[in-house]
Amino acid sequence: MATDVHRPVTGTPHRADTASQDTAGTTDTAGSTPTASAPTVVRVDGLTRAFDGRPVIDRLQLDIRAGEFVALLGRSGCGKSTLLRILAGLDRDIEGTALVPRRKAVAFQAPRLMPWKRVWRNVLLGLPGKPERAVAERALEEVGLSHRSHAWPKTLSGGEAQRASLARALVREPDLLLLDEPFGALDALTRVKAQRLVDELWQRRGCAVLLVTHDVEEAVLLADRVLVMDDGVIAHEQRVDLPRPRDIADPRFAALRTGLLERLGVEAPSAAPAAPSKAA
Ligand SMILES: Nc1ncnc2c1ncn2[C@@H]1O[C@H](COP(=O)(O)OP(=O)(O)OP(=O)(O)O)[C@@H](O)[C@H]1O
Repeated sequence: MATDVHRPVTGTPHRADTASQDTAGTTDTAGSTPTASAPTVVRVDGLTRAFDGRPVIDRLQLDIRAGEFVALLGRSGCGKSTLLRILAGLDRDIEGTALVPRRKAVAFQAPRLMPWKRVWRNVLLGLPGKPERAVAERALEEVGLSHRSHAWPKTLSGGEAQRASLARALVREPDLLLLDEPFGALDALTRVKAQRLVDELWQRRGCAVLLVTHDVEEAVLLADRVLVMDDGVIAHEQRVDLPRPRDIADPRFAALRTGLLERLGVEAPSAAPAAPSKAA
């Protein structure tokens, strides 16, 4: 797998490296997830990003394995999107190193579709060469949007637009899929459907995923490993070894959710008090 190395712009800028750099991870702790022995596809070492002299990311370390689903939580403004943008190659003003696969794709909360291009053309946007429409159609079929292929973006519902954005990411055949709050603007029902879709796509495609989210439940529902970012570093990491599809009613699910909420400094809602007995 070809890789890109993001280094400081003053150092060796963004050069392509060979598959030999995809070494098996040595720094990650061994776990019982299926990906524990997979090679490392993302290796972040001593990564620092400052704005106006203030480091938002501060000597951060992170490894992600091939096929691993990682969710990134953290309070608003702690630097989650900044990290994702760096991994996507959209921000190179860094210190330290970020090694990422060459084949990567990103989907944001706003689907960012070009309004003057039909859906299928949006899906192919930015792909090298002259890809055939069939390439877009296959990806649209995968996300259940074939019937809207010829539509204009402004006629899509929020959930449809998000699926078009996912299709645009999938045609890149990514080894790493970066998702920045992709479900944040969706209503509750559409959000559940979109989460299921991402779960299915990930299981089918087998790519690594880094999902930035504010939603602890979503993180536990989808991820093999949940990271909590704070003070510019990964302050906490939680493996999720529950079988899929995950059941939010499972007490183990609830325990993980509560633990993560505590880590985030949010008090978990307490159980509703029992209804008074009529006999009393
Ligand atoms: N281009 C920029 N110039 C100056 N400051 C920036 C820039 N981009 C991000 N920041 C600052 O860096 C910090 C981290 O921003 P970032 O968007 O990464 O946070 P986040 O954790 O994704 O937040 P949220 O959860 O609210 O989306 C914030 O204080 C933000 O204001």
